[in-house]
Amino acid sequence: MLENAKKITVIGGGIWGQTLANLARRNHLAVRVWSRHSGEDLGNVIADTEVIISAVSIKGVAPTIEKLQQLQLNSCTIIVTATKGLDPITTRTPFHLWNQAFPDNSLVVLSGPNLAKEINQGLPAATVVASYAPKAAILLQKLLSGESFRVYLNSDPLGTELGGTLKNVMAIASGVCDGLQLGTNAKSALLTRALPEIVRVGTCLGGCQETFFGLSGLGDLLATCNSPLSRNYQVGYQLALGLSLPEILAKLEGTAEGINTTEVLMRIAQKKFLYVPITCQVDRLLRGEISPQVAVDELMRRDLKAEFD
Ligand SMILES: NC(=O)C1=CN([C@@H]2O[C@H](COP(=O)(O)OP(=O)(O)OC[C@H]3O[C@@H](n4cnc5c(N)ncnc54)[C@H](OP(=O)(O)O)[C@@H]3O)[C@@H](O)[C@H]2O)C=CC1
Ligand SMILES: O=C(CO)COP(=O)(O)O
Repeated sequence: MLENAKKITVIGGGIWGQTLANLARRNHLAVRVWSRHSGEDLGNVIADTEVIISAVSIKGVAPTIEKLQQLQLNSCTIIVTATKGLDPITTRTPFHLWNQAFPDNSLVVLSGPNLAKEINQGLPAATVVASYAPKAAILLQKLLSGESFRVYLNSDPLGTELGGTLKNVMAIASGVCDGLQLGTNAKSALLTRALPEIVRVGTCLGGCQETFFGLSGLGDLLATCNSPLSRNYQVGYQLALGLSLPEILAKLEGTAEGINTTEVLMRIAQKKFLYVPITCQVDRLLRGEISPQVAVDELMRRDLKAEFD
């Protein structure tokens, strides 16, 4: 049996946690999913676990880490983080939070163009596992790869994680673009200008430039900005149709991480003097300060500039 039937615990019973658990089960691995609502003792669940996959949303990362710290995790346990968000208190990424809490454990980031609903239908998809611990990444690659899920290795966990996180802001902008029916030229311009904005922020926060042109960067940007299955895209699309943010969130299935990410990213950009024009308009829109059309007008009216500078 694959890799001596490693025992895996997925923390987080949301759609992404369930999807990752299903991928591992397809490979005949012993998988348990732990959720706050499952009524099981987390200590018992992880007792003989060799791999923990955290698939909670960003607001669940700090509480999950706190719970695990009380359980004296074995330092041989590999921790995988699949969250796409920025911590609202520290502004740090989940990789940083996990690394700070468990410096002796191998840590792997999993991120890519991975709309859970498509993966659950068995449609082909690819993702990235990135780590400073190559053996842990290779193990994860073997554990999760299958006929319809292709897993690539990468040695830049921060860049891999930031690509998946920052594109959520752009997915909101992209939903606005489609909701306002601005056309294919506008959408192409938006996505193409979104990438250097992501690279500017992502490299400043420690990611390698090359990573943002890969699956977890450009790949996830294209997937999320073009699919009505994306919750972040849906937020932008429905704002463009005239719904208010509370009305949208009341009906949205699951988490749209881009809302919190936009707010945190604006704080980072102001502190580090980063030019983030698209994020800035998304932020003002989410705060209810401007309408979707004004956000577009303001982006178009900026000072003219060179394409690459
Ligand atoms: N859906 C997708 O297609 C993909 C999602 N992701 C990312 O994975 C993460 C989870 O997404 P998804 O499953 O879709 O989200 P859901 O909204 O479906 O699930 C949210 C998850 O976060 C957990 N959670 C929320 N608040 C807390 C808290 N305070 N303490 C502990 N746990 C908490 C929930 O735990 P519980 O189960 O205990 O309620 C649940 O598992 C997000 O960061 C998302 O960006 C990444 C790739 C694809
Ligand atoms: O990250 C995702 C696809 O890769 C999921 O996107 P949403 O969180 O916007 O649904």
